[in-house]
Amino acid sequence: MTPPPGAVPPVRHPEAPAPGEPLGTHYEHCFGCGGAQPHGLQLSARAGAGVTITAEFTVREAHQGAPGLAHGGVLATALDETLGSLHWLLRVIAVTGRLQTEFLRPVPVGTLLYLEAEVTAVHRRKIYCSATGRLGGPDGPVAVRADALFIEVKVDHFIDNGRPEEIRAAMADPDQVKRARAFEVNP
Ligand SMILES: CCCCCCCC/C=C\CCCCCCCC(=O)SCCNC(=O)CCNC(=O)[C@H](O)C(C)(C)COP(=O)(O)OP(=O)(O)OC[C@H]1O[C@@H](n2cnc3c(N)ncnc32)[C@H](O)[C@@H]1OP(=O)(O)O
Repeated sequence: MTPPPGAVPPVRHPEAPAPGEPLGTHYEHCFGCGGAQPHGLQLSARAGAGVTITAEFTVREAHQGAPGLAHGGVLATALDETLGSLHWLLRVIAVTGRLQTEFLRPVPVGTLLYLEAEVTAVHRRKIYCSATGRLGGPDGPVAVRADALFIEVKVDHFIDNGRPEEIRAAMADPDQVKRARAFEVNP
């Protein structure tokens, strides 16, 4: 998880969403951020300054592991999704290669988890980043944190590997195609 020698600081893309701007979903059926997943996290992220993101996710009953507490895997999903959203600011498509999580405090159902993430370094296709999740809001105690390594991919990664039904549907949706291709035609 430590960037190798030769890693460079991340560069915010000139056409990245402005600080404070909501990012919207990258795919309606995404378990992390999609609106079409009733039990999904429906996490909403906003661009921050530099190559940073903030996001919010409210823990619901469907997200329990122990009675009244969020499942650790769901919290890891919230961290993964927030870290994944950072790539809007670099305007590259990237997938998680490694995700190292720390669970510092239990997170009760009903909690708003306030997440912050930043890209720390880039080395060729490797993007190093970290995130924290706080209870209740930006001043709350840190409950979860993660360090991650994302790997840049082209849109063909999804076309070649996704189940054909969903890929066909995504390719038939002009908004989805626009969202995906924008990353490649405006490097
Ligand atoms: C029109 C159609 C519609 C499409 C619409 C799509 C829109 C989508 C938009 C946005 C989507 C974002 C979704 C976010 C969701 C949240 C994030 C997730 O949960 S993502 C899911 C979980 N992750 C995976 O499923 C990855 C599975 N793994 C792989 O597919 C491969 O292993 C992959 C692509 C990660 C790497 O494979 P290689 O063959 O391309 O590349 P190699 O050559 O192996 O690696 C490149 C460099 O990275 C290092 N590397 C790769 N994997 C590593 C790892 N796990 N740990 C450490 N280093 C790793 C290698 O050592 C190499 O480094 P050196 O350049 O030589 O220094």
